[in-house]
Amino acid sequence: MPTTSPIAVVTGASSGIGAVYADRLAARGYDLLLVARRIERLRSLADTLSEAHGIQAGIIEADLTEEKSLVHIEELLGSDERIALLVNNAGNGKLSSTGDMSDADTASTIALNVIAPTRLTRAVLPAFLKRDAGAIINIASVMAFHSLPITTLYSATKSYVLALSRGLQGEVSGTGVRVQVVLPAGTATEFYDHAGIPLSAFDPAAVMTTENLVDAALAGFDQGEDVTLPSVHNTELWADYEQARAALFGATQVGIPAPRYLVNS
Ligand SMILES: NC(=O)C1=CN([C@@H]2O[C@H](COP(=O)(O)OP(=O)(O)OC[C@H]3O[C@@H](n4cnc5c(N)ncnc54)[C@H](OP(=O)(O)O)[C@@H]3O)[C@@H](O)[C@H]2O)C=CC1
Ligand SMILES: CC(=O)[C@H](N)C(=O)O
Repeated sequence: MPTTSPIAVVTGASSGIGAVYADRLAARGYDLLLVARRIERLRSLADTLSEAHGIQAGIIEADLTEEKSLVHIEELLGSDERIALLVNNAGNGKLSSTGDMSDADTASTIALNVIAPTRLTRAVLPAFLKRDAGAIINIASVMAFHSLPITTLYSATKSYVLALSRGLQGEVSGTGVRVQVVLPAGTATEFYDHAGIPLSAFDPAAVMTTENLVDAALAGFDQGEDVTLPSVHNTELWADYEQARAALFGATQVGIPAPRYLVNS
């Protein structure tokens, strides 16, 4: 039976963080559009959530690194007026140096972590702005502000997601549209099955459950946060970081080289 409930589109809903977002959003009364490649997993989740929460859940089999899939979802995002929330969650990352990473993995990580959320955001944003309502949740990572020799490319893609989100927050300021960026630290998901380093290699004390991660991220969303760091207890750390970043940027706006670089004058 057709409903008038708002729809949440969740990419990467077939496992991990995306699957828990799907569950929590269904519990909040959203109908769902679940996107990923593993269609059987999506079907099973959609059936479970429809039954448990009395919502409607559609599934889209899509490889978000492929043009055809992106175009299909872009068309939906731009045309279905019930779509009220986009969760750009699908992402991957091989943990290895850039030199050791294959060309295929390099291209896939950039396509999935950078191109896909950009394209889907650009597809949905005009409709949200027109309606003066809607929200985008972008799943970045704490690696957005930390690069290790084995996370170079992954960190670069997540820095992009953070910068994209921060810029978008400025663009939608004063409208009814929201953009939240979530920066998880290590979370117990299948991410590590594909990353080349197993989850068991990490300190269990530093790894969050997927449920805790998503519940905290949604609590941050409910509190109106633009940037949510679920594992950071001391909120002053982010405030200090932002203050230092803004001060550094301000200090660049002087138009003359710093004295230490005036070596020949
Ligand atoms: N786990 C962690 O420690 C952290 C994770 N994150 C981020 O969280 C997000 C979710 O990852 P997480 O839940 O941990 O990992 P999972 O591997 O459990 O989930 C990744 C999801 O992305 C989907 N996906 C992967 N490749 C594609 C593709 N080409 N096209 C469409 N969908 C795809 C997968 O579905 P399918 O294979 O069926 O296509 C799956 O649903 C990612 O952006 C990740 O970078 C951030 C910080 C920490
Ligand atoms: C690469 C990692 O360490 C992890 N997935 C994260 O994003 O923090």
